[in-house]
This record gives sequence, structure tokens and C-alpha cells, in this order.
Amino acid sequence: MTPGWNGALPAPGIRTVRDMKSVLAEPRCPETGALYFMYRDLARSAPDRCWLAQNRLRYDVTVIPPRDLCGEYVKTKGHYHPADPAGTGYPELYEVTQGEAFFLLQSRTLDDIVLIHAGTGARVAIPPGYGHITINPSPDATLALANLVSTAFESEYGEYETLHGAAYYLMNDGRIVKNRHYPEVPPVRHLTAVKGRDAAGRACTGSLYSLVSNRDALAFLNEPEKYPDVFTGLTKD
Ligand SMILES: O=P(O)(O)OC[C@H]1O[C@](O)(CO)[C@@H](O)[C@@H]1O
Repeated sequence: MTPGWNGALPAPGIRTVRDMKSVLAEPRCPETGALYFMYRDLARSAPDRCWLAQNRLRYDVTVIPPRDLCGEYVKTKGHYHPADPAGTGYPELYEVTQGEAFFLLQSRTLDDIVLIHAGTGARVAIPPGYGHITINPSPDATLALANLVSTAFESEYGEYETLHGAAYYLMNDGRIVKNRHYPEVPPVRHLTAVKGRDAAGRACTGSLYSLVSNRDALAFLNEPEKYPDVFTGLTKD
């Protein structure tokens, strides 16, 4: 059974080592095979599916088994989200459903880099204008995540591919290594998110999926400019 999901699952999207070569600390890493599995656009019932579609939202589950990538922890490829019609970047909301995660966020202007350590049950919002990767820092435990995100855009991979990944690499000996392809960037800010809380320390009740059909709780995903408070305590200012 896939952690965080007890219903039927469609075939996953799979990222392989080959897909990830351009973003690895060691691009010549000879590893091969599948790295992580993305089950997109899930719903537990027909009414939930209808509500998600009407509200331009998607619920996904991502499973990232542990892996050593030539000294680097396994991670997602990394992307930014474009701006919505009001000019604010689309955000995203994650929950760790199994294992522990590091979310490495970087503002598109590269004036802020945040590393969020999130345990099982923690929620993490990706603020407007921030790119993100998710890292599984465990040598032996699988990480599973759920996310809610707007269906109104496509992820943008260009910067991560051109610059060979995020601004920092998390190595499995504990080092956080600056990516030499980036210009000068600020040091990493560290935040922690624990079960039932987000990275700003606010309480979160219920599972992420329990927010499906709660229009007020999820409206910020399509109109983030109206809900700046959601990101207070996460961004630099
Ligand atoms: O597209 P990437 O960078 O591989 O990241 C995958 C993640 O992004 C999502 O598409 C949501 O933004 C999830 O399905 C998955 O967790």
C-alpha cells in the first residue's frame, strides 16, 4: 500500500536517474533506474474529483525511496511555478505522510534560501515565487508526500536544469554544498515543521486530504495574492 493513500492508484509518473542527470551534484553518476514515483490527480470519490476539478486543484502523492546518488541524497528534480493572472506566483501545499523530508526552497531572485526539515505529519507551504526540491535524507526509509496544487499552470524546470540543480546540494555525509554554477547566494536559513504544525509553527488539523472540499482553506492555491498570511513566517521578510 502507498503511504498516505488507501485507494486505487493510477500508473505513476516516474523520474529516472537519466531524467535527473542535469540537476545532480555529480552529473556523471553511473547510477541507473527509477528514483521516484508521482501519482497525480488523485481523488477518493467522484464528488471529490468533481470538486477538485471545479476548483482547479490537484491532489498528488509522491513516493521517494532512499538512494545514494554518488554521495548526494535522493531528491526531486526541482521547479518553479509561474505567476497567476494577478502576477503572484502559484504556491503549493505539501504534507509528509511517511518518513522525513527536507524541502529546499529558493526565491526566484535568489535572495533567500530556506531548508525546512519536516517530519511525518508536518505540512509545508511553498510560497509564491519560490522554487522547490524535496529530499529524502534517510539511508533506509521511504519518504512519501501528498500535495495540493493548482491545475492552472505547468511547472518550470529551466533554471534548475541550466544551473545544475538547486543552489545547494545536500550530501549524505551531512554537508550542505553550494552549487558552483550559481552566483553568490545567501546562506541557508533553517526551519522545522513537525506533526500537526507547519514551518511557521501554526497548528494544522486533520490530514491534507481532509481539506478537499474546503474552499476557504484552499482558495490561496489559486489566488495567493489574497492570502499573504498563509506564508508569514516562511519567507524572509
Ligand atoms: O516535478 P518535480 O520537480 O520532479 O517534482 C515532483 C513533485 O512536483 C509535483 O508535481 C507537484 O508540484 C508532485 O507531483 C511531485 O511531488
